Amino acid sequence: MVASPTDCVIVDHVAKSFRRGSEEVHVLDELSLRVPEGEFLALMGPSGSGKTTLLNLIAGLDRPTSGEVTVRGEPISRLSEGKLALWRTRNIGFVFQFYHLLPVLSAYRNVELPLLLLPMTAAQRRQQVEMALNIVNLSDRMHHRPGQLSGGQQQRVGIARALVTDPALIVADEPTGDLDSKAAEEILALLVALKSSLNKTIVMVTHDPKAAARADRTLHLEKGKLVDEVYGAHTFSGVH
Ligand SMILES: Nc1ncnc2c1ncn2[C@@H]1O[C@H](COP(=O)(O)OP(=O)(O)OP(=O)(O)O)[C@@H](O)[C@H]1O
Repeated sequence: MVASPTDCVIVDHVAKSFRRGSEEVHVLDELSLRVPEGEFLALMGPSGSGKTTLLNLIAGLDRPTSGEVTVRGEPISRLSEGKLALWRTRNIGFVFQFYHLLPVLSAYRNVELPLLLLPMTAAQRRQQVEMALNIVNLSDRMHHRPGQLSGGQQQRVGIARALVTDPALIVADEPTGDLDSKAAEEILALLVALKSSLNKTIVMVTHDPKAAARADRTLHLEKGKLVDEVYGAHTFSGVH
């Protein structure tokens, strides 16, 4: 696949299988897609179709069995474990369904965590954390612990933590899956704002068609393959 300067992510003929006992489970099958810089992409599909597996490959949490994942020009599948871990910290923001916040730490300390892996002074960290909490509109709750916050607020802390290293790419696995519809709508509006105002590229796995409708584009996975994609009311086949 020929890279374009506007591609943030290129997934090129990626296959992924897992060994389960003596059985080989083929989860992704020769899958290719591109995500341009600044796109908000939704991935949908039935349970077990391979959405989280694909997201993990794009985020460098796992490696393909064959094929290549390139993010902002870096083919990540060949990086050593140590280099890949540092690459993830600098380049990817992670948002999870159940927030994954540490309950004993304040919102401020939770957001600061990814920065502790980078060579930064305390003053630089403070500036970044305050900026991220400001973006998600939680500056007034920075000293609260997760248990003192609503689900929607906890997810906003999760998004601040994803933003704090200023990554180009944010991956979100069911970010609204644990929220009521009002809180979900606020989180989706925030993701749209990150894309529009900060030009973040976002790849979001979701089961919720309302959440997918807020993305620029939705791709559907079935049994490890992409099927027709939907742009608004129009459906196109074959081009991902
Ligand atoms: N580490 C692993 N070892 C073995 N099998 C795995 C592993 N990770 C995923 N799988 C299998 O790969 C398939 C796809 O899983 P994946 O989590 O990507 O699906 P999904 O589309 O995200 O599903 P859901 O919507 O239920 O979260 C499943 O059959 C799962 O059991």
